[in-house]
Amino acid sequence: MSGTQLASPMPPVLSPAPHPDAPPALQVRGLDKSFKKRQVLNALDWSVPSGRVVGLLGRNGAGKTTLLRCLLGLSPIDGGHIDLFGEPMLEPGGERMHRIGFVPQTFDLFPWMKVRAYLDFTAAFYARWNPELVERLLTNWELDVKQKIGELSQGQRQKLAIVRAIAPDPDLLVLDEPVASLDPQARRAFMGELLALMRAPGKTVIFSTHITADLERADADISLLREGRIQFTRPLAELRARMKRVVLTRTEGWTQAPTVAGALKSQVQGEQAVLLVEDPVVESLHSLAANEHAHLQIETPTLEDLFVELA
Ligand SMILES: Nc1ncnc2c1ncn2[C@@H]1O[C@H](COP(=O)(O)OP(=O)(O)OP(=O)(O)O)[C@@H](O)[C@H]1O
Repeated sequence: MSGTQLASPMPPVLSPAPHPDAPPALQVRGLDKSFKKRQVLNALDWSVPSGRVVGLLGRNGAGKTTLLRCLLGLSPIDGGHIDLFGEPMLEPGGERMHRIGFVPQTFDLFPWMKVRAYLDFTAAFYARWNPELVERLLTNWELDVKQKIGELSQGQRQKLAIVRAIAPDPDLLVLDEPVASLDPQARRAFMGELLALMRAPGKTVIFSTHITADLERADADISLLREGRIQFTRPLAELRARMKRVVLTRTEGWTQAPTVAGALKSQVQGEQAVLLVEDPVVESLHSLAANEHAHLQIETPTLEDLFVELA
């Protein structure tokens, strides 16, 4: 593990401030969801203010896809309340769904259709549709409109799914692992473009991922899904500023990690006690190190390190 921060490959774009009276884009209270006896979401609460970009982070199987599908009415819920734009989400369809774009994890619909025909067909269902944007993205992302969807690679399909989701100019864009099939270079260019498009007043983006570099690029708020609940939602910069990795090293080693205020996790690795500490009090750590005859290092963990520790 390294204490160096990952350099941000592109300058973060600041979110425009939401209108003070705007309801949250999403408000979830007490959401329960089980598959047979397996409870995936457990009294989950989550609020996403309008105008934010939020990365939903969680391990494989944590329930990210399930949560996103429940939010959009694509999977029935067992209990709880979901409000979208300040009104209850009851079922998919209707006026409000015109304001929501969704990019599923896999896109395998209409394999026989050509890209152009598919987009024309889809446009007919929407009140708003931005043909100039569609043309620009098709060119930039090198999608051949004459190709059949079934003949596209996974990455190309994902791009098409995103074009289709953004073209109606949605106020809320929900993406389930949007760039999982793209190579790192394409991911970087793509996230930059996507976020530039959606960084507009009142536009909200929620995307699930376990690729932490994508969250760094997006300078997103991070929501961590674990044990069926959203454990926290915090701006990435705040997480970075507050969470420190504290390493205490001494030759005789440790039987157990010392007690440190704000420690969220601790472990002993040979001569080292390694702790993840929220808002560490630096003077107290120096005193502790002196008393224990230990060498003290305080590091800023990378987001990936944080994810490994917390998720
Ligand atoms: N249709 C289903 N029937 C039964 N179990 C399901 C179904 N869909 C999901 N699950 C279970 O719910 C849990 C959460 O799955 P989900 O796909 O939501 O996780 P995830 O966080 O999106 O995972 P990943 O990062 O691997 O995509 C898993 O244990 C999965 O097996």
